[in-house]
Amino acid sequence: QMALLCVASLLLVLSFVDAFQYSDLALYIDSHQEEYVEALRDWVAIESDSSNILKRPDLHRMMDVTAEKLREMGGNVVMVHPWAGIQIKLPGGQPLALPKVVTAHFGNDSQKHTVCIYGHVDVQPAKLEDGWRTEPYNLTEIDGNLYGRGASDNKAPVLAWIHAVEAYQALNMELPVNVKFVIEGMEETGSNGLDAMILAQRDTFFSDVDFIVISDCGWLSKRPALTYGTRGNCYFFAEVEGPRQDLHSGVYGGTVIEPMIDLIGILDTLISPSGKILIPGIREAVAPLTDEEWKMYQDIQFDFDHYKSKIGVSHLMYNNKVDLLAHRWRHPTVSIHGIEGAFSDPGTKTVIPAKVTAKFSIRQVPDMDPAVVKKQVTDYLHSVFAKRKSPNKLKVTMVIGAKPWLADTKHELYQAGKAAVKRVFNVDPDLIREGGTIPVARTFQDVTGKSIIMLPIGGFDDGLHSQNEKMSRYNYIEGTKLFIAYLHEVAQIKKSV
Ligand SMILES: C[C@H](N)C(=O)N[C@@H](Cc1c[nH]cn1)C(=O)O
Repeated sequence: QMALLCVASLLLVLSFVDAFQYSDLALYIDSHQEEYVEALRDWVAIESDSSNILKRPDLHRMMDVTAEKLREMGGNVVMVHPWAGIQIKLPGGQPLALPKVVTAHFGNDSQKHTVCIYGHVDVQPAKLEDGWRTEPYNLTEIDGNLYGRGASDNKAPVLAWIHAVEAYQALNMELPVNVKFVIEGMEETGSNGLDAMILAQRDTFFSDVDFIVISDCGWLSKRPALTYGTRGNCYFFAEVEGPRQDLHSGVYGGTVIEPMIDLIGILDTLISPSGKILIPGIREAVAPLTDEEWKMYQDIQFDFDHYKSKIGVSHLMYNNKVDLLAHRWRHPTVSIHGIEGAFSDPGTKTVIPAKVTAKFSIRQVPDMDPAVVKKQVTDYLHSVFAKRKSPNKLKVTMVIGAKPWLADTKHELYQAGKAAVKRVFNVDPDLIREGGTIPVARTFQDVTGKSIIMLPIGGFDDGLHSQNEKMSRYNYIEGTKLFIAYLHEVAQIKKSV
């Protein structure tokens, strides 16, 4: 009885010490939040748009700033050259360098787990004239929301992880796990070169990594969430080339077979108005929805009307929660993004473009395989094009082939996630999937063999990739606390010998 009493008191003392440490850390975070907002302001100010070659110097600077920050904190930082693969050349002929990947290491205690945090600091393009209410690269706080390109995707989450480590350091508290960082600058264009870098470092940097944590996604509602799946993405260019040069539509219209009309014609055969993908073989590859999934989706909190009003539409493709979530997370979709060479300025230019290139992507889900999808799409478009008997030339290229990722929610990483969310927000998290793509997630899993969790801190209405992207101050600051709590919870996972 005495022994039992001793164990019970020890447990009580331990839980007190633990709670005490968390509240110290949380207090530290609260009292440093202005600094964190300033740090985010500095990062957002760097136009690290990876899709724009003219912004490449800014992207390199962003990587340097990230490395410098981790170095100042005492991290063992190495900037790694990703493998370039196909070398992109600038108009002058000089090669366009990929940004270096920042790797860093804090702690080297073999008794502790090693957690690798992955994030990215490149962003999607943004211009005020796209319809932003504030300058996209000037972080602006309105009603507790921090507006700026990259605020949520993915600069604040990366900074929040950095602040979490900094808080332990500032309070002279030992980090409960060893922490490694892999921060890249090409995520928004498909993580070029990163797969090869991970493969090359599998037996060095990644050899002692136990778990990988990614915070590059958002919640589904106001309730915090843990993410266990992402869709992949196959991104295509379809180029139709005809006359030697652009032509006057009055002079030549009606006599030439227009590349744009061919292109629109074949694009229209990709997907039906009700969202049915028409490319043979794609729908057949989709893993069927299980009863367990159906049940999980039923239990998720989701406000249909808010979803519609937030994006400004009156109707959606599906009118029940399960179908809607399933089509957002675990079914493929075709999106047409743009046509290069097409006239898109204001005004009424009357030209027939000589060469037009459509950009479209197909989000991937289990059990689709990008290599198979590449062939299916290429063969299909060529067969549809052949039926038009056009003299123009069609070229189809797949420029991104990112696989989907799916985790086992029964893994201890998810139990740790639930405990951390409970501690910080006092609720149970939703278990959700992400419709977007984190190209490297599947590579991490396949190459390192380690388990991954996605621990989002972004809000459901952050407007990623869109006008007026934002991160709420609440999510940024409470998210930093969540990461602190998560490191503690992961440390409790029994270390296998
Ligand atoms: C989910 C993540 N924050 C994200 O937005 N990823 C991009 C990555 C991508 C995919 N194809 C090209 N880039 C996305 O899902 O669009």
